[in-house]
This record gives sequence, C-alpha cells and structure tokens, in this order.
Amino acid sequence: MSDLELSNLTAVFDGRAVLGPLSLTVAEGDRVALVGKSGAGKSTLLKLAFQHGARHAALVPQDLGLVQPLPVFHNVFMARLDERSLWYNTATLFRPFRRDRQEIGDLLDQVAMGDKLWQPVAALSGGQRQRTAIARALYHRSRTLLADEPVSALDGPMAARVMDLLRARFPTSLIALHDIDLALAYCNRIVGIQDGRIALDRRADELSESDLLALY
Ligand SMILES: Nc1ncnc2c1ncn2[C@@H]1O[C@H](COP(=O)(O)OP(=O)(O)OP(=O)(O)O)[C@@H](O)[C@H]1O
Repeated sequence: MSDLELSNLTAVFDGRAVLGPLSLTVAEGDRVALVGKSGAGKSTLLKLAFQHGARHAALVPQDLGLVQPLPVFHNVFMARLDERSLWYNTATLFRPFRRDRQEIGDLLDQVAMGDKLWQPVAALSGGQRQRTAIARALYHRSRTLLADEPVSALDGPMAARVMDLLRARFPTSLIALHDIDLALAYCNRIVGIQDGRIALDRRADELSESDLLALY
C-alpha cells in the first residue's frame, strides 16, 4: 500500500529550476533516506512532500519550527492540538493536565530531556532543541515521518538512540540525512538526489558507502 504518492513535483527559485520534475512513491514500511550533496534539493523535496502529499505526517523540519518563548512541554504538546478542543488547549497553556505532563515527560526521558520539561526552548542548546522537535514528532499520532536532518546537532550515541526511536515509532519515513552510515544503517531504501532529480533509488541492503559517495 502506498503511503505517499508524489508526482511531477517541481520547484523554481528566482527563475531557476531547482527540483524536478520528480515523482516518488513511498509505500507503507518504506524507510527512505534522502541523500545527496548540499543544495541538491532534499529540503525542497521534503517541503513539497509535506504540502502536496503528506500533511498527515509528523514533521521535523530543518528549522525545527519551535515556539521559542514556550517551554519544551508545550512545544511537544502542539503535535496533538488538532485533536483537542479549544478549551482543553487553552487550559493546557496555563496549567497542563497531569496525564499529559506524565506522557510528555516519559517521552522526553527517552531523548534524555526529562529534566527540561518546563525550560523555554529559547534557553536550550541546539541539540536540545533538535530533541524537542523529535519528541514533538514522536508525540504526533501519525505513522509516517518526514524529517530533514533530524540528528545533525546530536553526538554519535545520541544520534543512534534517536534513529532507533524513530525507526521503532514510524513504519514509514522520508528522512534527509547527510550521514551516509546512518542512512544505510537505519533506512531500508535510499533515494539519491542530484541537481533536483532522482539519481538513485535502491534498497539499502544492496548498497555500500562507496555507491553513495558517487552522488557527492
Ligand atoms: N527559498 C529559497 N530561495 C531561493 N533559492 C532556494 C530557496 N530554497 C532553496 N533554494 C535553492 O534550491 C536548491 C536546493 O536547496 P535545498 O535546501 O532543497 O537543498 P538540500 O539538498 O536540502 O541542501 P542541504 O543538504 O544543504 O540542506 C539550492 O540551490 C538552494 O540554493
């Protein structure tokens, strides 16, 4: 079953074609790594994928999309705003309910952020902000993830831990990754982007690091 059907996507900036036409089908169970050199078009593709095919997906954008003055708790809580009443959401802004505090606290523990529950995002380090955005995606109900370099600010062990969590939580994902080793280890399909087009689309277990280096 196809989870994400993208057809003939194109992007033009300042009169310059930077993406496409590009079509991509992501089936349920596909964990796709988008790889390719800086400027190849991975972020543009992810943005178009969200706008045109996957508004239901949990999202970790490159700029993280966090609300700086609000605590970590509220930034994570936002992933489920749509499913609650205006009354519930407004009450939570002032005094969060115990069950939500518990659930989000447990989630933050998994990314070693449990002690930052009430810290405003503006007071966090880059890696802590990234983990806040990851916790928000984990809290989202969707079984599909779109993520743009979700572990770029994390050290090796923490990056591996987060990739483990994302793999276990989302059966289907489309993740831009600079780190080729992570892409091969955590994804089962590799899509290589070169000059805004798909230059490679293969199962991860058929590829080695040197196959991917040709894209760079
Ligand atoms: N808002 C914009 N205005 C003008 N050009 C843009 C804009 N966004 C992206 N581009 C251009 O589109 C091309 C693709 O950019 P994109 O960010 O998608 O690449 P990327 O593969 O994600 O790069 P990176 O790995 O560095 O994040 C680049 O040449 C970039 O300069």
